[in-house]
Amino acid sequence: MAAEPLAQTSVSRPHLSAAHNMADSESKSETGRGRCLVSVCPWGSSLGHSCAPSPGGVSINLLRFRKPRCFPRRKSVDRTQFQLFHPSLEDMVKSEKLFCSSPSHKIDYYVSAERLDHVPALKPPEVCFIGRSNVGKSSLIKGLFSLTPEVEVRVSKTPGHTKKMNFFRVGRAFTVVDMPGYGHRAPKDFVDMVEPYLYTRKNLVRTFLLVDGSVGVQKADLIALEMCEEIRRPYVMVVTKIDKCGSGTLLTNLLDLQDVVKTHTTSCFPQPFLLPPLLGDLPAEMLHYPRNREPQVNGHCSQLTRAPRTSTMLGSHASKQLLQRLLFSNKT
Ligand SMILES: Nc1nc2c(ncn2[C@@H]2O[C@H](COP(=O)(O)OP(=O)(O)OP(=O)(O)O)[C@@H](O)[C@H]2O)c(=O)[nH]1
Ligand SMILES: [Mg+2]
Repeated sequence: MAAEPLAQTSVSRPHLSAAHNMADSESKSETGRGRCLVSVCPWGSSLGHSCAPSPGGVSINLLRFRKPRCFPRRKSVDRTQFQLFHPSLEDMVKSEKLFCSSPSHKIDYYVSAERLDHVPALKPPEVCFIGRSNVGKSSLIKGLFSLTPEVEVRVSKTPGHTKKMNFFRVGRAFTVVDMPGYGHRAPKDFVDMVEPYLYTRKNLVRTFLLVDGSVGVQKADLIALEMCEEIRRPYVMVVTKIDKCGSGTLLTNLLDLQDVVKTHTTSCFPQPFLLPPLLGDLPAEMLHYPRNREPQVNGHCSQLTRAPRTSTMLGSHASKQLLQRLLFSNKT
């Protein structure tokens, strides 16, 4: 699927019609499902959508989010409470322990569901991962569960691989939900599956919205972002595949993203998270931690002390510094 960089932070009709062309033939054939661009536009003015019917009102998976009228509105998120996320090594080791399975803290795959009413109510808080198909949602979750390889999370280079909402229990601490992607080869019932979950799931405490850093924020991402705003629960942007492009492209895409977050969001955590992480994001003590003093998690060496794979990801030191400044600019 061709990727189009975000030229402006606002979405105008030409953008939407360009996005229209990005849909694959499979999704274009689903005109009968009736969720067209027109039904997307009315639920957001904050991104400057100019609402007009698309030619022919063709329904496409890419833009098949719509405003559910019956879902309750929530209060805006108070972002003054948000602080820069810069955990200490101790905090990270503590959180890593959460992802180590033990008899008293079982991590397992729980259930897959095509509809919300197929999902039993679960008490623990839930976090879910949404984003375009192939952006890396399942890979991120697989990474989270890397200390419990018995928990199978399926990843594929073919877009549209995850077809259902997959629930993974992390003891009684929380539940992780891997969502199908929107856009290219999204499942037919994506809207009926994902939207009711996002709007009505009571114990959903955080949504992670993944964006492909090598292509930047796409129209479909803006629509998803606008939906997150509409839902008014805290959400976090995660930028994936930053290893797939040059530092110049990455900087441009991150600046665009930063701009969108600053100017068009009220519920989004101001700091985007990069994947794979940059060397510069890691605290110095992690990089020079003496091998014989590696923190132990259930008797194993902590992953946190392994040499970062991405040390040369951004060619020059200057780019790294610029990125750091850019990402932490909300500090000053
Ligand atoms: N280079 C690179 N590849 C990645 C990264 N994250 C994921 N991938 C690859 O991207 C492809 C898609 O990953 P998935 O995790 O299956 O993507 P998804 O978002 O779950 O996709 P759907 O289930 O189709 O919605 C796989 O081939 C991954 O190996 C990344 O950060 N960098
Ligand atoms: Mg997936």
